[in-house]
This record gives sequence, structure tokens and C-alpha cells, in this order.
Amino acid sequence: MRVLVTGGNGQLGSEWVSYLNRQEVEFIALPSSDFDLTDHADTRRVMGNLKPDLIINCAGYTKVDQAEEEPEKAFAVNSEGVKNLADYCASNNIKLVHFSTDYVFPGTKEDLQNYPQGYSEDHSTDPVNTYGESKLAGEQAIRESGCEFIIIRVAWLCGKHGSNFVKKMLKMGREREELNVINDQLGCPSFAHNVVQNCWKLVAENKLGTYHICSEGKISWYDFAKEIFEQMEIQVNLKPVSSSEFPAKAKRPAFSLLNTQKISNITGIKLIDWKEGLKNLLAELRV
Ligand SMILES: NC(=O)C1=CN([C@@H]2O[C@H](COP(=O)(O)OP(=O)(O)OC[C@H]3O[C@@H](n4cnc5c(N)ncnc54)[C@H](OP(=O)(O)O)[C@@H]3O)[C@@H](O)[C@H]2O)C=CC1
Ligand SMILES: Cc1cn([C@H]2C[C@H](O)[C@@H](COP(=O)(O)OP(=O)(O)O[C@H]3O[C@@H](C)C(=O)[C@@H](O)[C@H]3O)O2)c(=O)[nH]c1=O
Repeated sequence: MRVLVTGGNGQLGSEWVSYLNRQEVEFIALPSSDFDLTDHADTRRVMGNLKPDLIINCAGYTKVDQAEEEPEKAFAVNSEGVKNLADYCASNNIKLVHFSTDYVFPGTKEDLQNYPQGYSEDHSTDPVNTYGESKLAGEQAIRESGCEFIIIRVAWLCGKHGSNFVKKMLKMGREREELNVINDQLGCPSFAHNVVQNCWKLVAENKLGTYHICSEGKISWYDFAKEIFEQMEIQVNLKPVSSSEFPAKAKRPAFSLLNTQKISNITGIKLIDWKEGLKNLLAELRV
């Protein structure tokens, strides 16, 4: 099997590179400079040359606040670029693995009450921001293309590579004496290493469809930050604040927990507890 990883320099793309290097599989990972999802003719030319059997699409526009100011850019990558990819996969019998987000869900306070175990894969979507809308449009394009696909929705993604909340907190915690972190947005982090491992299991077992992968638990960003500082023994005055006290261009869902029952049932995977996942990540970051 020949695998093409797109967005190969990003947080998740780099994690795939580390992982696939340890598997017996032929793969190539391309950065955005060599595979720009918005250049449809060029991406088709590259795919035509490489002739992959499987594409793992880690390319994405991920700037949640900036997307409110440049929606066309977010849609060009996350929707139109993904449609081009999926259509090509459908016509050339290539399997597509794609990553989407918890931000496709509305995350209302009512849903928090009604779905304490989180949103399941078939729950209705209704994004509250442009990034979420663009990612949802990408998902829909894949489903309509007729290609064989696995869509993995992940949330609050954190890994060794690239930028994420854990790394931001570590940096800010060392530079500042006081930090304000939101305590009224609930969800649970996906750890990149875990996502890749479990996703590869789905590929190996020839599973198709949409799956949620995150760790076990239900926490706020504040809980997450508090645990990061406790585990790292960093002294910082951490203050819980509401979303209204932490103004941002994009609205975030108040609740975006992903229910992971489906993948657990199908593969027998036991997803990692969030504190354990964090412990593993912090150990990786210390090396
Ligand atoms: N980060 C998170 O918290 C979450 C991420 N996801 C999804 O997971 C996927 C991976 O996210 P993550 O690795 O964290 O994101 P990153 O932002 O770390 O990586 C995204 C990669 O996509 C590349 N990219 C951007 N625009 C284009 C383009 N036009 N053509 C080709 N490549 C492009 C970027 O390249 P360059 O740097 O050169 O621009 C970057 O390498 C995305 O689809 C994202 O929506 C889902 C939920 C949570
Ligand atoms: C840096 C910082 C963030 N926050 C809040 C803002 C936000 O609500 C939350 C997380 O911050 P981030 O900058 O990581 O936010 P954000 O970019 O919204 O993270 C999202 O990225 C996209 C790509 C996804 O798909 C989502 O799953 C999610 O991970 O924490 C604080 O409260 N205090 C802080 O000092």
C-alpha cells in the first residue's frame, strides 16, 4: 500500500510521519508548499504522479478566530480543497482518511444536559463559527463524492509537534504570573499519538465511515490548564473566567464533548483517560 500524507508539516501530519516511519508501509508526506489544497490542478497532477492507494489528509485551515475575517480562505482549504481531493479519490479508487472537528456541533447548554456522554457521530450538526462551517462543508463534500472514506472527528488536538493548548499553557505559565482560562466550554482533548494509533487500526481493519476519537473525561479548558500546571509543578495564579470575560473573534461551543462509543464498540479500543494522555504527552515534550 502506498500512502500520501498531506499537511505533512502540521501538528497531526508530523505525528503521522513519526508513526508511519515505525510501520512497514510505503509513504510520502508533503508540506503545503508541495501540495496546496487550493491549487486543484496541481494537487491532481501530484496525485496522478504519486498514485497513492490511501490519502491521509492532515491539511487544514485551523485558525479559528482568523477564519471569521477571511472565511473565503477557510472554505477554500477546508471545503473546496477537500471536495477536489475527495472527487479525485472517488474517480481513482483511492481511500481517503480525513480529520474534522468537534466544532461542527452547536454545543448548546441544553445539549450538555441532554447528552452527558457527548455528541455521537450521527448527531445533527450546527456549527457556531466559520471554521466549524468550513469543516462541516468538507465532511459533506466527502460523503457526496462517493469515495471510500474514514472521517475522524477530533477535539482540542494536542501532540508533540506544532502548536496546541498544552504548549501554549506551558509557555504562558513560564512567562506570566497570572493566567485567565475559560471554564464554561466543556469537552475533552484528543491526543495526537492516540488519534494516529487508533485511526491506523481502523485503516488496517478496513473500516469506513465517520468516527469520534478523543480521550475519556469531560472537562473545561480551565480544568485542562490546571492539570497541566499541576503535573508540571509550575506555580501560576490560574483564574477561571467565563467566555464573556475572554473576548474572541469566533464564538466557541459551550459543550463539544465527542461520544466515542462507536469506535470502542467496533474495534475494542479503550480510549485513554485525559489525565493519562496528558501525562504521556508531557513526558514526550520533556525529551
Ligand atoms: N488543532 C486542533 O485542535 C484540531 C484540529 N482538527 C483538524 O485536524 C486536522 C489537522 O490539524 P492540526 O495538525 O492541528 O493543524 P495544523 O494547523 O498544525 O496543520 C495543518 C496543516 O495544513 C497545512 N495547510 C494549510 N493550508 C493548506 C493548503 N492550502 N494546502 C495544503 N496544506 C495546507 C498547514 O501548512 P502551513 O503550515 O504550511 O500553512 C499545516 O501544515 C485539520 O483538518 C483540523 O481541522 C480537528 C479538531 C481539533
Ligand atoms: C490561550 C488561552 C486560551 N483560552 C481559551 C480560548 C479557547 O476557548 C480555548 C482553547 O484555546 P485555543 O487557542 O487552543 O482555541 P481554539 O483555536 O478554539 O482550539 C480549537 O482549534 C480548532 C482547530 C479545533 O478544531 C478545536 O477542536 C479546538 O482545539 O482556551 C483561555 O481561556 N486562556 C488562554 O490564555
